[in-house]
Amino acid sequence: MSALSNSRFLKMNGLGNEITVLDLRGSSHRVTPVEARAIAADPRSRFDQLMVLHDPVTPGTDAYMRIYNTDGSESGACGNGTRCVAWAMMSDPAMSRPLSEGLVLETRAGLLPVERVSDLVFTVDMGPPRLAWNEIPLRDPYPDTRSIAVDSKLPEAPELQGPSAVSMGNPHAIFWVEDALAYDLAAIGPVLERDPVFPERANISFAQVTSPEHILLRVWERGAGATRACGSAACATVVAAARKGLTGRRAVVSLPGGDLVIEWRESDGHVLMTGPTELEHEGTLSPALFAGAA
Ligand SMILES: N[C@@H](CCC[C@H](N)C(=O)O)C(=O)O
Repeated sequence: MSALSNSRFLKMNGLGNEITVLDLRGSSHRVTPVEARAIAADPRSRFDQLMVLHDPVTPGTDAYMRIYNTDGSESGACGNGTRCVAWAMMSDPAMSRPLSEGLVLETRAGLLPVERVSDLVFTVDMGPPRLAWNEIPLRDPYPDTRSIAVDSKLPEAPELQGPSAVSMGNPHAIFWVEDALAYDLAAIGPVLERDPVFPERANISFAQVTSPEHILLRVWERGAGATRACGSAACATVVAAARKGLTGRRAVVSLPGGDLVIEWRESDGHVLMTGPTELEHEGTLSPALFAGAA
């Protein structure tokens, strides 16, 4: 029987980005890709990202998080999921501890301080963007990642060239477009996600700058497909837009699921993301899910 059988989970969302939260603090079990895919396959626990809490690693932090995509791959960052975890750790009766209005989470990409703005709204300090080609990472040594070249040839959308590349702890490519709604993400996304220029694949954004303070964004997520929102993509897009002089350092990013406020803070270069969370339901993982999963 899997160590995860009968584990309690929370099904949440951040702007419609489907998030399942699993609390494994106190356990040494590490979720396998097969187990992650099994949890994603059940409609009750379905997710774009599975956020798994482990005991803290760095002194002064509140929990270590592992982040899984629908396909079982792991990521270093998930902005919407981080807000959901913060809500769970502050407000869920079974998971919370006496907490002030802030906490610090850790992923393999670094520390994420979170502050509560109101009952359901949180600000996450997503840390500084990584802009060097080998930090993103890219295949080729670009001196300037504001515009890179992809290998993919897209006869249906030849204008999709010269994206910006940014890492927010996970790799993002941002294509600057006139109409973000015009693209068939399911057709184009998988090709660009696996373009050979991205050795670890990439999250693919289609960004329409509507004013110096506003961007319309649609995202094809690495390992998860088209989602209703992607927090780290919104952060990466505002950083890239500001670097190109398309927006200022603060902008509202409108995604299919709603709006995020993003600020690339001048004082320390960290990116702050503010947005809502929602609890949908809780449940327990059925042992039947893991029959045959290792
Ligand atoms: N939805 C997330 C980002 C999820 C991670 C991504 N698919 C990856 O593999 O890097 C967000 O809100 O940031």
